[in-house]
Amino acid sequence: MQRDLRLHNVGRRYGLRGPWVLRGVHLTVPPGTLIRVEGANGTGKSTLLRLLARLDAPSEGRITGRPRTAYVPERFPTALPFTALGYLTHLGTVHGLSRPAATRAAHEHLDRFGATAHARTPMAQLSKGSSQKVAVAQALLADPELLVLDEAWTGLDAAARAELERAVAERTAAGTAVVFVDHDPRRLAGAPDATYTVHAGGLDRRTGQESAPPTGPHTTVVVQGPRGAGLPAEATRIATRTDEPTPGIHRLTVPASHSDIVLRALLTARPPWHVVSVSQETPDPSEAESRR
Ligand SMILES: Nc1ncnc2c1ncn2[C@@H]1O[C@H](COP(=O)(O)OP(=O)(O)OP(=O)(O)O)[C@@H](O)[C@H]1O
Repeated sequence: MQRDLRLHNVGRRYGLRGPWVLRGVHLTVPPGTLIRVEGANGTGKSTLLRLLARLDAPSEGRITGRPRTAYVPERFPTALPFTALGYLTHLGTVHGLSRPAATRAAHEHLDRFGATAHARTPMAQLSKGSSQKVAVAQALLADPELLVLDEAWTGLDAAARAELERAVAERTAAGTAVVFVDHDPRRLAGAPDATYTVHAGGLDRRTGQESAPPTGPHTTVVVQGPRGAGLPAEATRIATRTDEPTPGIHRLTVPASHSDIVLRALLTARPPWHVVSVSQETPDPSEAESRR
């Protein structure tokens, strides 16, 4: 199966004579890549994401590739005749798990996002944030090859927001492609492989900014791996500096705000890396001086 999802000269408009929302869009989404989509309100970001998730068909052009896809919409339908646990368990069985395994997975995901207390609440009675947690849980439970997140962080509390960032890092490290829209420019800052702006019906690839390292404190991570092994791509992309003081021992300097993502990438690599130490970098006195 072709896992790369590709848009070939895709256009989308609503209705036969509606204005074109997107036109002439070419995009490839390879496995393991993290892609940010941005743009002003109403430019067509959600339209693009629904095409990628294959929930909508293009009005012209072609989409090829059929990765197993999960989607978190901007507004999750809550009028479903299930409790949160019942819904996730049901989905787990749809994805091929036995009932006990699906129940276990549902509990794990609710717990991960701090929603255990709402496990037996009917979906229709969940708060906006809690139903968003179920929306995120249902997508992760599907073990997708492509994860499409349309403002999935909106309404989540701080702990769940951080957990979703970690889940994205884990997933991309494991080979899942993730495409996301979020109005907060700090969301996964520095992590995307590519950022596209939807503008005037087309996609502009933003260049140069993905590599701009986030400012602020840094963390030094020392890891040991198999001789000659390369560090996971996710880790090297985020690190502002890497060296190998002794063969097999690598030292990475990473923005403290991204150290979780880097550690996940290292620990979920196959084979996993052994983390020798993690320390806050002592600020360079001359830099502190120059900031005065
Ligand atoms: N189902 C629909 N029927 C008709 N028009 C639609 C439909 N969905 C979207 N549109 C129109 O397509 C255009 C793009 O909408 P879309 O929701 O994709 O934008 P967006 O960039 O995601 O916006 P926002 O940032 O506000 O979420 C808008 O003009 C919108 O009115």
